[in-house]
Amino acid sequence: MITNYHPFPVNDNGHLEIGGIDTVQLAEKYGTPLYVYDVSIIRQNARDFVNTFQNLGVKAKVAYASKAFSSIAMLQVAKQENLCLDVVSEGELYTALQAGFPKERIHLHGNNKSQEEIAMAIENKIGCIVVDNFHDIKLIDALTKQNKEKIDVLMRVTPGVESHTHEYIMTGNEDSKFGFDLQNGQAEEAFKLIQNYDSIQFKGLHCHIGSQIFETEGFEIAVDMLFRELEKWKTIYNYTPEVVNLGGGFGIRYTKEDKPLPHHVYVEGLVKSVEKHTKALDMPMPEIWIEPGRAIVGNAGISLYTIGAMKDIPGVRQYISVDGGMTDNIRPALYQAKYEAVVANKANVPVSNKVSVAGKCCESGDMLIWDLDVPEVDHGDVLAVFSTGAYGYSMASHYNRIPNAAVVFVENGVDKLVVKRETYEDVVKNDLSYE
Ligand SMILES: Cc1ncc(COP(=O)(O)O)c(C=O)c1O
Ligand SMILES: N[C@@H](CCCC[NH3+])C(=O)O
Repeated sequence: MITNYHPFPVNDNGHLEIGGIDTVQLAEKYGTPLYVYDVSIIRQNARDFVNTFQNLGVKAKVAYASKAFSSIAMLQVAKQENLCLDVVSEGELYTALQAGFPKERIHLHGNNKSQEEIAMAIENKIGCIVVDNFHDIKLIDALTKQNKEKIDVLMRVTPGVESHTHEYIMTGNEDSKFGFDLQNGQAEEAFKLIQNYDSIQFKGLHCHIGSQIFETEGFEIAVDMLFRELEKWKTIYNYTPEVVNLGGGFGIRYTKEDKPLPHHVYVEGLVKSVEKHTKALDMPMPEIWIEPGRAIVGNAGISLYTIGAMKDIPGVRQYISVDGGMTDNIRPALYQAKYEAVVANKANVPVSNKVSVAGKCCESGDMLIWDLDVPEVDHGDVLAVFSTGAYGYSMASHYNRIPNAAVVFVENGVDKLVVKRETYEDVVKNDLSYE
């Protein structure tokens, strides 16, 4: 076992295993770089959230934020686990439809939804649209005027909470591109506007304060802010929400510095805060919806690379380069994100060296890990980076015309290719000649 948090055993050959399969064999069979997910961990994460609500007897929806990792196979697993689905674009919605995801369990987000996106959502009768701005409301009204059936809508608001996370992944603060502002009266204005539209069924409020959050305090403050507004709406408009959606953002462990709470603790914190307010205001308990992305897939995924060139700068550092990098994991370059890793074919060999792991892109910032402890490494060794299941594949790019890596699912000793590795033909497939 590597650690409690990276629950991947080492087999008799000294190789790291995932889901009962030797990672070195996976690297040989499918090539590298390779994303590998242990599906049983995805299922366990989903069940932790769903079961906690059930055990507390609270009506809830757990929507998987598919931006973290969207593919047909992944959305089929989400469907099997009875999750709902958060999509933020036509592409994510299209993937969900291709996966046969139940349409009524899909929720559409986005701070700049196009007319086509909203039309696609309405035509497919998805479960709900989360309106983010006045433009959304106008588009929905224009597209649903003739409809007999109402479309369920939540309103995303920015509660003015600054979560303790990287600036780029903080979203619930006042100066944010997302949602209606609670403080300056925008949310109330939107609420009044929506009441005029017969085709819109207003279900309640949504907020998302940020991502990779390790405490419940930020969520509790957000709930306080929502209910401060809801108290006003109850008094003035006699309104009580059917749904309160508190978004995602539940943190995971990338390195030993990260101390996430168990999933049930986040859920219990949210439920307690909402209960406190509904009791005080004598309101019925609304359904609580959440949207975890990273906490469903993050720790279930690892990335396998082959080690190639090495550069030793005596007294400075030793670089080892791998056959992927910022094209399959932009997070270190974008957020200075940190990861842990092991040499998968030498998983039991004591560490003796410090190296820094470089990607292969023509960019000095293309570094995956600084100062990693490893045993003696050779060209051809396989490096396994942990906790790469969220925002890796989904944020991949073709920089330097590098094809996207493949994705393999493993579960109970069986491996299955679920996203094919791109070919060079794929890379040039939309290029047209100018000759
Ligand atoms: C509206 C919304 N919901 C859910 C998520 C998922 O966040 P996470 O992957 O941190 O759970 C995000 C991304 O931060 C988001 O913007
Ligand atoms: N993509 C980001 C987080 C943003 C999530 C979406 N609002 C990450 O890798 O951490």
